[in-house]
Amino acid sequence: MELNTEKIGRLVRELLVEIGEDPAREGLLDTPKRVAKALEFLTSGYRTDAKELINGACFTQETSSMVIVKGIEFYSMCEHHMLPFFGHCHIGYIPSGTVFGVSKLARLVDMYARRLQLQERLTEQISNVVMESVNAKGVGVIIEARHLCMMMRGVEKQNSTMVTSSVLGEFRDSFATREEFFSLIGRRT
Ligand SMILES: Nc1nc2c(ncn2[C@@H]2O[C@H](COP(=O)(O)OP(=O)(O)OP(=O)(O)O)[C@@H](O)[C@H]2O)c(=O)[nH]1
Ligand SMILES: [Zn+2]
Repeated sequence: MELNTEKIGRLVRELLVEIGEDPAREGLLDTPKRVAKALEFLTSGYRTDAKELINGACFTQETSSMVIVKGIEFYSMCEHHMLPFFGHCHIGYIPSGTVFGVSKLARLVDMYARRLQLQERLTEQISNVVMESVNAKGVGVIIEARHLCMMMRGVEKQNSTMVTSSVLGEFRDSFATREEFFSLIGRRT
């Protein structure tokens, strides 16, 4: 379903009036349209399908070595305040005959980040889609992020980072596998 950017623009104009602004002043004339366009991009994950996104870029490869892509930066918005949270996502998985085209892991992160999110849910959605898409033996996902709703308002803490992890399959069952993952992404358990 396409976004109705015209309607969103009208709502943004109303919002501007309610916060005491004059939507007719020069600097704000195109703002409703710009905000609608920005929101279309920032929520594009609702309109993206994981299968189409992966686009068949999974390759047969008999390996059972761990694959890690670390430091995938992302921007998302918290569902409580619609303010950004942003940081890095680290993904590790153990293939069972199929590997991802490496860029597709980053695309999956963006797909789920570009929605209204909880960091915990984002972490689990990524681990689940990686596990299911290539029938992996195990998956580990760690997200480290800073939430603007905790920084520019509310509790106003500037230096705290939220860390979430989701481990599935061998990453859950084997301490050694988890250790390998944590040490390869540069984290201590
Ligand atoms: N667990 C979790 N909490 C989040 C996330 N993003 C924002 N929050 C929190 O959601 C909570 C919403 O709490 P409320 O008390 O309903 O809202 P609030 O009055 O604006 O809370 P304050 O931020 O403490 O001012 C806050 O504690 C936020 O810090 C997230 O990704 N995960
Ligand atoms: Zn928030």
